[in-house]
Amino acid sequence: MSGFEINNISMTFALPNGGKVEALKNINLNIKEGELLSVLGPSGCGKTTLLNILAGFLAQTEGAMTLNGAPVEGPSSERGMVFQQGALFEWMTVAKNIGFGPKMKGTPQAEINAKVDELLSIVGLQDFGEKMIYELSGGMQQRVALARCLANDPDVILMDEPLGALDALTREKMQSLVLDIWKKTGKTIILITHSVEEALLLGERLLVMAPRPGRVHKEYALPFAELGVGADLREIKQHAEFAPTRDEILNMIWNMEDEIMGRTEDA
Ligand SMILES: Nc1ncnc2c1ncn2[C@@H]1O[C@H](COP(=O)(O)OP(=O)(O)OP(=O)(O)O)[C@@H](O)[C@H]1O
Repeated sequence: MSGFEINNISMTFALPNGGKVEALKNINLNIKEGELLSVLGPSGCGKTTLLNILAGFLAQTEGAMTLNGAPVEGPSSERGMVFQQGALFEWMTVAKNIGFGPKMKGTPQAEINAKVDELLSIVGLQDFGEKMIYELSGGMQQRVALARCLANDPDVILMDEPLGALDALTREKMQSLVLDIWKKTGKTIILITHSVEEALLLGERLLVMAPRPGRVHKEYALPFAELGVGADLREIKQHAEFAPTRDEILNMIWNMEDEIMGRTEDA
């Protein structure tokens, strides 16, 4: 089948003191092609570990996983990653950053130029191709990171808290951009965030994970991402289901944090 098939994946880290951490235990997930999936959960529940396994940066200790029917055995350009901080090449122009992947693959320069122009326009940076990275704001740098990822034409875009370092207004604009890119490109997008509102807006499906061991605690199918494409996201937050779902998830995570910290109701 197309998309990710994740069968019984576990990841146990051995600690120097002889102990073990079950970062993930028995994860079973199918992520279909073109799906927009957000992942939330308290610190330490295994979100980044899961993303790193999907990216092929880490090998699970148990279980198996395929993407479009083929086993995932290491990193590949079919899976692109966008980090919280763009991890861009500071010494190159915006255009060179975006064109880096295709250049490494030996794509002819004229083709690279056309691709870069198209991507600059998709991420709203038409006039910035010749700027250096350090001349850009944080929000613009994340746009470049997205464009650079798209330049490799991955099947799947993995995002680890990509908007976490941005101010509220820029973050809102970037959320709209992620929805636009999802609709325009039909890519599978998997996004980790610490923001419940962001997970609601940027997930057709939302997974809430729980720690000790890291696992999927609850799954939601949500209408907001589809409604949010081309719309004002502040209006989407007024949807009758938005606030109750947000509060339910906040309580869920709050209770997990309490459990982790060993707090009780009357503490
Ligand atoms: N290389 C490692 N060696 C040992 N333990 C690790 C390693 N990487 C992660 N862990 C542990 O695995 C668990 C899950 O970590 P992970 O970073 O995946 O969680 P997370 O949900 O992404 O957390 P956060 O929201 O704080 O980024 C944690 O207890 C963490 O300490």
